[in-house]
Amino acid sequence: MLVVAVALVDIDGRVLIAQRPEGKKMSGLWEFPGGKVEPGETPEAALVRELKEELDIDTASSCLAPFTFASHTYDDFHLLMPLYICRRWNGQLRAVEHSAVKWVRPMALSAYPMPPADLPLVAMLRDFL
Ligand SMILES: Nc1nc2c([nH]c(=O)n2[C@H]2C[C@H](O)[C@@H](COP(=O)(O)OP(=O)(O)OP(=O)(O)O)O2)c(=O)[nH]1
Ligand SMILES: [Mg+2]
Repeated sequence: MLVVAVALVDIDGRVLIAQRPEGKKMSGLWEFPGGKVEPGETPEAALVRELKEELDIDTASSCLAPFTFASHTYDDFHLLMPLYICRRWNGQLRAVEHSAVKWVRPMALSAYPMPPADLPLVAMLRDFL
């Protein structure tokens, strides 16, 4: 499964994480916004679409910088997840599909339970940001 995700980074260097809602797999865990790439879609277009659907913000492919990726085997599927960094978007961000969103300093990210695939990503953000 190909899923794209993004670390939104604000002026103060904090990263946005979003809490998966009840009824979804891994509900309650904190994740990077994003979702499945649809057939015929580029990863960047998928992320621009997901950011509108999930957070009601507008961004552009040119504002998405490839950072790293996760490759993780879950019980029922293998997840390949490119992670982008984005520092530029428009609109008032709000949680449309998540139960909460939070801006967190990179050093504090490890206090939030995240899916196992995300743990190496958090370590890289901590080092890079
Ligand atoms: N968005 C996102 N998904 C992640 C992360 N870590 C991780 O293991 N995943 C997994 C959880 C899901 O199995 C899959 C993404 O699924 P999703 O439910 O968010 O997909 P979606 O946004 O397209 O939502 P849906 O329309 O299928 O409900 O990737 C992460 O940091 N961000
Ligand atoms: Mg999603």
